[in-house]
Amino acid sequence: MKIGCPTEIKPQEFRVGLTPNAAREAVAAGHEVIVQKGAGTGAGFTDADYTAAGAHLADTAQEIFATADMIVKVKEPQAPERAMLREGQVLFTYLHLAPDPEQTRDLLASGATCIAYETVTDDRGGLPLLAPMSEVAGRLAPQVGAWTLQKANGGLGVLMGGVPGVRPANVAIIGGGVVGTAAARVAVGMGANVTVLDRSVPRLSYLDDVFMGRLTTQYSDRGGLAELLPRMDLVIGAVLIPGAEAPKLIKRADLATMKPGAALVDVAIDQGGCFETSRATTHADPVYEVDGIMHYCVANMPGAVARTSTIALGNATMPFMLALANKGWRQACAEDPHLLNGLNVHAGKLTYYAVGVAQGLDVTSPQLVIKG
Ligand SMILES: NC(=O)C1=CN([C@@H]2O[C@H](COP(=O)(O)OP(=O)(O)OC[C@H]3O[C@@H](n4cnc5c(N)ncnc54)[C@H](O)[C@@H]3O)[C@@H](O)[C@H]2O)C=CC1
Ligand SMILES: CC(=O)C(=O)O
Ligand SMILES: [Mg+2]
Repeated sequence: MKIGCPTEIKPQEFRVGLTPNAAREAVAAGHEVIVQKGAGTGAGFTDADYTAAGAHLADTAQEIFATADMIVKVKEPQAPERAMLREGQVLFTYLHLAPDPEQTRDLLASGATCIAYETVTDDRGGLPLLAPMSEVAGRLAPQVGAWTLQKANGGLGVLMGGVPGVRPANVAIIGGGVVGTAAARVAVGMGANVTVLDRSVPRLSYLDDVFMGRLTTQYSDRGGLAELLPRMDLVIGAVLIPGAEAPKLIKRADLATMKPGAALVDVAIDQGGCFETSRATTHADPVYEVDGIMHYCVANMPGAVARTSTIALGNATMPFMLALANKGWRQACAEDPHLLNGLNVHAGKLTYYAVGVAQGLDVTSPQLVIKG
């Protein structure tokens, strides 16, 4: 199979879909790998690293989309990329379709087979291709939150850890999964006073055990959150209902109850955001204000640390990428129900239930489409 890896074109996105090591494995398995010149530069990989791994270089994304059987990327395809996707081609990348009807329409129209990293599952109930980027975004969230709290950035002017004699910042993390746990670790490490809210009591028990009194856990409901908000300096949104649009847990009216200059970091923005006033921002212009509350809503946070993120993502995607290449998507998905859970679109059919619910579209069972 010919595997193509174009340069990411989303603004400020420096990750790349294939590492040289992943390219080397694919070549060793008998595949041809074609990488756009310069695709790895932002993550610290040179064209020579790819050619040394046995990959070929292409001058343009057009050449890659026109000839590759499978496209391996990082971010959801942007409009010019969607226009180049072809019937019969496999796209393996993040999609986040639920809040994105335009992308959904274009992928359906392309006729391609689109497998989303973020809905591939594992047998422990996890999301193995989302988890490495959630680790990164979670660790970044208190860091960007602390930056947003600085006066020059519109914030309250509160230091996360306080100083002797001055109280630390109050930080609430809504959602105690991979992002939330990583965020809690860093926020606790910075000396903040941390509360984690989740709807899963087993998850709260786990966090209570692991953090041994260094944070507070709280069940996530409207009343409890409303009580908490007036005291919070920083709130990190980290909820997920896999594949679905994020529930709006902080409404616009709630902002008036918060301290002016408090910060919201909505990590769940790629699934539409869990605050009503969230809208996606970029690394170039990450923060905006609504009703006195600063919002940080960057949908590709891991792109800020592109080298760490590219290697972590490549480690996780490599076995699935190789299975797709070695067996073809149909057999690979038929043999692995977890990979089949990644199938969102095939040949004009939507195959992911939560996306259909979010957009009011008909869904075809993925088990049916792999039968052909
Ligand atoms: N902005 C960015 O750059 C990035 C965003 N993400 C996003 O971060 C979000 C979280 O991802 P993960 O931590 O990996 O998911 P996860 O599945 O590990 O954790 C989500 C947690 O949310 C909890 N939850 C669900 N509904 C809730 C509610 N109403 N209140 C409180 N908690 C609730 C679940 O019980 C679960 O523990 C996802 O939307 C993911 O796509 C991930 C990586 C990068
Ligand atoms: C998960 C995701 O959307 C990202 O890493 O950008
Ligand atoms: Mg994202």
